[in-house]
Amino acid sequence: MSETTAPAQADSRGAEIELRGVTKRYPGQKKPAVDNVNLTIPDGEIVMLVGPSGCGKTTTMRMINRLIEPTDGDILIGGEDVRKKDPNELRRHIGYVIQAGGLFPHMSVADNVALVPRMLKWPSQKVSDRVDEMLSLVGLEPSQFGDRYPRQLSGGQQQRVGVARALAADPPVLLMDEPFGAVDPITRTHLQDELLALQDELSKTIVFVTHDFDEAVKLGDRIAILAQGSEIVQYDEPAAILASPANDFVRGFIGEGGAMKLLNVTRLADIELADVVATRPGADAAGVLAEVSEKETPWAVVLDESQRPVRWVSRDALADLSGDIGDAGDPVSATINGRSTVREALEVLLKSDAECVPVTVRRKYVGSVTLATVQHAINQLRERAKGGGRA
Ligand SMILES: Nc1ncnc2c1ncn2[C@@H]1O[C@H](COP(=O)(O)OP(=O)(O)OP(=O)(O)O)[C@@H](O)[C@H]1O
Repeated sequence: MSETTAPAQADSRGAEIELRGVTKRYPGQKKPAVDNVNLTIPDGEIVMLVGPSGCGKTTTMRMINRLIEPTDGDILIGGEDVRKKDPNELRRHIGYVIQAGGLFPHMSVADNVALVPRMLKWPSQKVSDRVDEMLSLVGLEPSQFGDRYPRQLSGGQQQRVGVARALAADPPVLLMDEPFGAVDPITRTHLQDELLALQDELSKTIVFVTHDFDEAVKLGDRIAILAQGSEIVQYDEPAAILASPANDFVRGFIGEGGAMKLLNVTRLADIELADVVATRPGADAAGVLAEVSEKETPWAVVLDESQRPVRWVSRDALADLSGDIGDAGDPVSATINGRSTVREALEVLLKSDAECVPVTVRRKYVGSVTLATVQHAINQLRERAKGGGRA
């Protein structure tokens, strides 16, 4: 079942969640399902819990909203001990989304979304405005979908309603237990993109359980890789885990293609770009040739007066010139934005058969990327991760 819960005041952002020595022993079980877990989930971040079946992910998550009571340890949300709160009241402040949305089948879509605001006794106009707002937020036209029943929706639509319901009372914390596990891969990708877009706006603290490491890499600000008993084998940013897996267990989760996945989560703005001479049409060719000779690449990039890259001029072309560069050289055929990932840059390099692609931020040149830049970036990310820094 999916349930939503509401915060004390409207428009809340996130809240830090802290698990201290949290243990859960189920009656009749020899080993604890969750054994002495210590984990801090920073305010406003998405933390992914990944681990094999039965390792205790769901139990860990459900102790946060007290659907399961811990045997031992403390759980704090925004510094407050969850056990000091009435469980129903607590759950109104914590959105909860499960696989397939967990909607109430006998209630319309609008009534499902309105559930917690009504429990909180919001005035009816405010409730109906909020329902419309939430449905629109998750891409469902309220007039078209509000009166339908869950069985009249596709799996992806039901999942969207589940998210709308969880967010309706604006809780600072959202718990998501394999929410996108039951939809096809294309819908899943859409839902993931929507969640990221929503999170850009809302900055909730989100705990998200998944079996899928690629989903964890895509969505997570951090990933906790769990073994039996919810033992935290590694807890770090996706790039750091990809660059430097703690052990073979983590390597097993990453699976094939770790280096490509690393390129997927690393932005050009975060790596060292190639040291290419940048110049202007009015520059003296002999002077630029001298500079180019000292650098690692045999060209200069020519920028216009707005700092946009317009042409490449090679060392050989420079050697043939006297006076200004003028309009010598070849036009820049492709540029790439600094927000793009290194993987996207690699695609551009391979597709455009350019040896070097200028990188721009707000259309201004900031550096260039070559195959050597990509290789160097991977090495650096690995070194940084091994050194304990953030990759
Ligand atoms: N109510 C219960 N009574 C006894 N044992 C339980 C109960 N619920 C869960 N367990 C056991 O606790 C362990 C952790 O279960 P949990 O559902 O938290 O794992 P999980 O990592 O979420 O698994 P999955 O990925 O398969 O959903 C498992 O061994 C499970 O069998």
